[in-house]
Amino acid sequence: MTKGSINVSVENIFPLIKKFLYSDHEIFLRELISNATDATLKLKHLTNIGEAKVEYGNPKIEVKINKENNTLHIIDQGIGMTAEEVEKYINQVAFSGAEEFLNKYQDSAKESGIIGHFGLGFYSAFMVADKVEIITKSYKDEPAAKWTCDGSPEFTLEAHDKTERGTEIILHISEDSREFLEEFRIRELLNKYNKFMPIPIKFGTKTETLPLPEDAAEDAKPETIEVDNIINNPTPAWTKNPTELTKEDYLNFYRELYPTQFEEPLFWIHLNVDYPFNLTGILFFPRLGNNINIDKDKIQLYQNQVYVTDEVKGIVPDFLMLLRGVIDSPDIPLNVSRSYLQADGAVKKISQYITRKVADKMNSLLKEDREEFEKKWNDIKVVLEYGVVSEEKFAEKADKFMLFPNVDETYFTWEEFNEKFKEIQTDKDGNFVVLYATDKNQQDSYIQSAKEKGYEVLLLDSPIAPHFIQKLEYSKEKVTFARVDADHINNLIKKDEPIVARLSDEQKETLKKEISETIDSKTYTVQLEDLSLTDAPFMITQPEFMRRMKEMQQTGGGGMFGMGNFPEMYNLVVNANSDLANEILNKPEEEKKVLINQALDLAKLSQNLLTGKELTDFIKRSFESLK
Ligand SMILES: Nc1ncnc2c1ncn2[C@@H]1O[C@H](COP(=O)(O)OP(=O)(O)OP(=O)(O)O)[C@@H](O)[C@H]1O
Repeated sequence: MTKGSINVSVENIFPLIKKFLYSDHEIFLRELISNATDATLKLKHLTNIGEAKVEYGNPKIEVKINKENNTLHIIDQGIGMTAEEVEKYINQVAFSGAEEFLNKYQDSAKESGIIGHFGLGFYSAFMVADKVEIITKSYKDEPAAKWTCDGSPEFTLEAHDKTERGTEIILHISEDSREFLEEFRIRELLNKYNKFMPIPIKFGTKTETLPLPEDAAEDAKPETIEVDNIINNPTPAWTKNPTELTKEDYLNFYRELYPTQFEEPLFWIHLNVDYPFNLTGILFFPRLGNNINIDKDKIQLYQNQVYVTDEVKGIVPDFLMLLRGVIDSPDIPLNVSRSYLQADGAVKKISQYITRKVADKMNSLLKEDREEFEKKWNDIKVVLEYGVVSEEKFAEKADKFMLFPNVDETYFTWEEFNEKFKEIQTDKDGNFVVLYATDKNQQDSYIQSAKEKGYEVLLLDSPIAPHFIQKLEYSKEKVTFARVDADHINNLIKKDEPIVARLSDEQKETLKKEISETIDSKTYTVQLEDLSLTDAPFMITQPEFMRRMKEMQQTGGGGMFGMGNFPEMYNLVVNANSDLANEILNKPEEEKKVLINQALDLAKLSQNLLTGKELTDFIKRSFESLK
C-alpha cells in the first residue's frame, strides 16, 4: 500500500472546490459521468487505431445507489487506470489527463468527442462526499488499484482484485448531501445533464413485457423480463446527418427535448459546421403567439452531448433567444465570465454563423414554399423584426425575405411593394410614404379613406413594429412611414392639387377659436383643413413622430428620452369645407357648443377614445335628440 499526500497545491484547492468552485453541488454527477464517458471513448479510440488489443464490445456506464452504506457508485467499462496512472492523473490535481491524451493523439483524437479539459472535474466529488474510493483496472495487462481519500490531502493507494476492465467510483455521501442517495433526485440529475450523452447510462432496471407468440392461448399471460433501465438517448438528432432525418425525427426530438411542449415547432434549422469552429445543433422556431415566456424551455448548450446550461446569452444573438433547441460546441469557453465570453473570437463567430444560418433558412423558405411562409409569418415576425433592429448583418440580408402584409392579408416583399405603390404613394417632395395600420378595426375609417385614394395600407402590428419602422426609415432613402390615423390622408401624402376653400380666412379664424374654447385644448389641438365635401367634418389624428417615440420608449429603449411618460396628444382635424363647419359658424352660442361637443364625441368614437362617463353621456344625449 502506498500512502501519500496529494500534490501540495491541493491543500489550498480543496476547500475552494468544496465551497466556491461550483456553486451548484449537483454538477458532481455530470463531472463523474463525463469522466466515465471519456474513459469509454478513449478505449473506443485506442481499439479503433489498433493500440488497445481488447474487445470494445457494448460498454455502458452504471449509476447505483446503496442506501445501506450511504454510497453512490459510478461504474464504467472504459480505459481504466494503472496504479501509476492514478498517481499521475488523480493525485496531481489540475493536471488534466484529458488534455494530455488529446495532445498525444492530437490528430486522430479530435473527432473522438473527449470532454475533460480542466483537471478538476473528479475532485468535485468531494462537494458531496466525505470519502471517495476509486477501484480501477486498466485495459493494459496490469493489476487493479484502489485509491481512497477522505477529503484531506492524504490518500492511500493499494492493489485490488477487480478483474473486469474499467473504473468504479464510490462516493460516501456526506451527512448534508443525503439527497443524492434518493432515487428521484439522481434520476432528475441524469435527465438534466446526461439525457443525450454518447454512452448508454444504466440506472436500475425496468420490467418489459414480451409480446405473446402468435399461437398463444387466449388467456395466456405475456411474459415479463427485467432489462437495464437506460436513461439516455446516445444518438440524439443533432448528432446525425440532416439527410438521414425526416420531419417526424425532428418533431420527435423536439418532444424529447421539451416533454411539456404540446405545440409543434413551425420549422427548424440544423446547424453543422467544423471550421473555423466546431458546432452542431438544431434550432426550432416555436409558435410564439402572444404567449412569450422567455424563461421556459430555452435553447440548451451542450459540449460533446453533455448538458452545460440553458443560459446562452452572448452565444446566441439576442433576437434568437426566443428560439428553442440545442447547440453543441466544444469551442465555447465555459469557466469564464460573461463579458469575457462575449469578447471571445470563437464565440463571436458562432453567433454570426447562427445569424447567417437563420437568414439563409428564411430565404429558402420564402423561395421554396411562399404560401407556407406567409402562413407562419404572424408567428415569426417578432423574431425577425427584432433581428433587423438589433443585428446589422441580419438586417442586410433581411430585405430579401421580410414580408409586409396589407390589411387584407396580401403579402409583399419590400421589392414587390415598391414596384406596385412607390409611384402613387410618392408625395410632392419625392418621399415614398408607406401607410400602415396597427389595428384594422380601430383604424378602419382612416384605412378606408386611404384606400379610396388607391393607396395601400400595411398591417404592422407587432410590439416592436415602431422600432422596426424606425430602422427601415433610417436605412432606406426617401422612405417615410405614417400610420393611417397620423393625419388626414391629404396631409399624409401631400400632392400638388388645387385646394378649394369655402370659408374665408377670417371665418376660419373665428371657427378655430370657437372650437378651441369649447373643447379640452390641452389634449386636442384644432387644425382646420380645406378637405372635400365627402370627408368627415371632425376627425382625430395622432401625429406619427410623437406617437412612435412614445411607443418605442414603452417597448424597451429607443425613442426619445422621457417621451414614454408624455400625456397623449391628438389633433382635431376640422374640415372647413364641410356643412357642419358652416353650421357651427352660423348657429347661436348655445347651439354651437352642442354641435361641437357632439361632433367631437363622434370623432372620438371612431378612434375608440370615447369611454366611461363620456360615452354614457353621449348615448343619453343622442337618444334625447331622437325624441
Ligand atoms: N472513470 C475514469 N476512468 C479512467 N480515467 C479517469 C476516470 N476518471 C478520471 N480519470 C483520469 O483522471 C484525470 C483527471 O480527471 P478530472 O475529472 O479531474 O479531469 P479531466 O476529466 O481531465 O478534466 P475536467 O476537469 O474537465 O473533467 C482524467 O483526465 C483521466 O485521465
